[in-house]
Amino acid sequence: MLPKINPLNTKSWKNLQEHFATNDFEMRSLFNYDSERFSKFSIQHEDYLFDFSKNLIDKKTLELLLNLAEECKLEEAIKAMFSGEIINETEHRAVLHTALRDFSPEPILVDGENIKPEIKKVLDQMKTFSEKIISGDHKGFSGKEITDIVNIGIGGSDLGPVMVCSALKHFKTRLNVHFISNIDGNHLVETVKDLNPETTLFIVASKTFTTQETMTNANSAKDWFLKAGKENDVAKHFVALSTNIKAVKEFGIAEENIFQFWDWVGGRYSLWSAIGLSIVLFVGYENFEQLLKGANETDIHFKTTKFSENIPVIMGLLGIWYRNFYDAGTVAILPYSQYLDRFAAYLQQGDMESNGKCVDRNGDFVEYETGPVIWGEPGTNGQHAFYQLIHQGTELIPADFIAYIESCNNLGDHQPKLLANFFAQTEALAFGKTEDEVIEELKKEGKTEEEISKLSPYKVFTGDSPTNSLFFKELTPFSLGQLIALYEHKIFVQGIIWNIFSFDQFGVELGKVLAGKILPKLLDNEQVTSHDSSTNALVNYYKNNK
Ligand SMILES: O=P(O)(O)OC[C@H]1O[C@](O)(CO)[C@@H](O)[C@@H]1O
Repeated sequence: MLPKINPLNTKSWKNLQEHFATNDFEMRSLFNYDSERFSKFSIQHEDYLFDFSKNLIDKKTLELLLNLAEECKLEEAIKAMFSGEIINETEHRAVLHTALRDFSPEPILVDGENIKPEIKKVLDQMKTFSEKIISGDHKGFSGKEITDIVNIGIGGSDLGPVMVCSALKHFKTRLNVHFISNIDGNHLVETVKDLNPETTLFIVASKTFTTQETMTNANSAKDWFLKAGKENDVAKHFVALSTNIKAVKEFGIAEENIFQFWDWVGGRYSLWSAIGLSIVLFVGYENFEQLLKGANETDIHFKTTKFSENIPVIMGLLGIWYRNFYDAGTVAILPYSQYLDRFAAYLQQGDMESNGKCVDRNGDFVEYETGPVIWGEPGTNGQHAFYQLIHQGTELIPADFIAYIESCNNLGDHQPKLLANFFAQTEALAFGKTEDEVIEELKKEGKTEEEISKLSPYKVFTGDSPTNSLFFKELTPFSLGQLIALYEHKIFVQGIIWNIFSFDQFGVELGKVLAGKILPKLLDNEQVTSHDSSTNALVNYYKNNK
């Protein structure tokens, strides 16, 4: 059982409110006041640096936030998660994605059974299968080697593999990987357009094996395949990843082609499970194991390090500071690596499906803000799109910057130029440009007094936009595993403090149910009158004009 503490009733929350009301933090004065600020507010861990000095906090803020974590019994909650307690109470499940990457001999029990042997069995199955496909030993129905993998899944059965495969392109095997998620038929058509059914392997990835998008796409992919192959060739070209073995068999996929996982793996935390099969095929089993080991390194850090030096704990607490005291509604994720082009999209599900909740663990409506909107794009593209608003808009937008010292590809001076932008942006966001500096600059440009007074207000940057920097040595499967797990645990920390259940997702159900009710009405010629006037009109507009 998780603690059920309303954070508003803690002493630390009240202290933080008072601390917020009596301090007006400015980045310039924080840094001027303390020349040691960087060393006090940064952590060098393993091969990476976490710099959180460019935040609107002082020593006292951190102390109060750490007290809040203690008062909300974060330590007990971490223990409960790692030990397999039923912390997903609304679905009555343990939360053990961390067990999938734990290679230690210690048993982990669910309902009194050690789950480690089962995990190992599926990993071995993934290894053997991927080796057969990559080596070309496994042949398609016409005797040709498989060249292309198509993962059919959505949400957690898509976003994690998509993000990791994009991030680890540099480590690619000879296989190409594609993803179909959207029920919009254009996604499937455009994906299979240039593929050959003789050399294509489909992975149907669905925890429940009932998701409308995935089932529809899987059936259409099978139809596409059957234009070339026969029903008994399907076994060579379709495999499934699921917890619902019965439904997979009913779909027509043979038992030996099923890669199992378990209901203690949440969809958005499932890339470490059989859902990672497309990753294994794309980068090879050894690299997948490195990804798991990197995540496990973060797990050990998270569960054994005191909170004042614990990176995901500090990331989570800083998020609370901005969300609940500065009222910041969004968080930008800004990776300075093109390989992380899908990282923000992946975290949108990870964070927003986990912490987008308004009822607390006691069943009461929360009286404080919970999960923020997560968004972002890789730098430097974002700089030429939306950074204007972060620099000079009216919202405070905390941002995480992620970068790598080494590039996977040494191309001229691209990497120093990329990193110069990474350094410059956090500096500009923090310290801005004062009116005096602007006037000085305009004088140097030879502007008249009149021009200066007209222009200067527009050229001032207030600064004081908070950022974290995560600076890794290089992008490898191991460091990517470390990074993803940092965010998973940050999300966990925030869910505990907000006293919400982070591992269910009832909010996505209503739309699904209503779509199920509307669908049959789209297939006849009757005018629809049973909904509200807007929905009736939209449906009828479609029916009258199709
Ligand atoms: O893997 P499944 O069962 O097809 O579900 C896909 C996704 O749908 C959701 O249940 C809701 O969108 C996600 O949590 C999940 O990742």
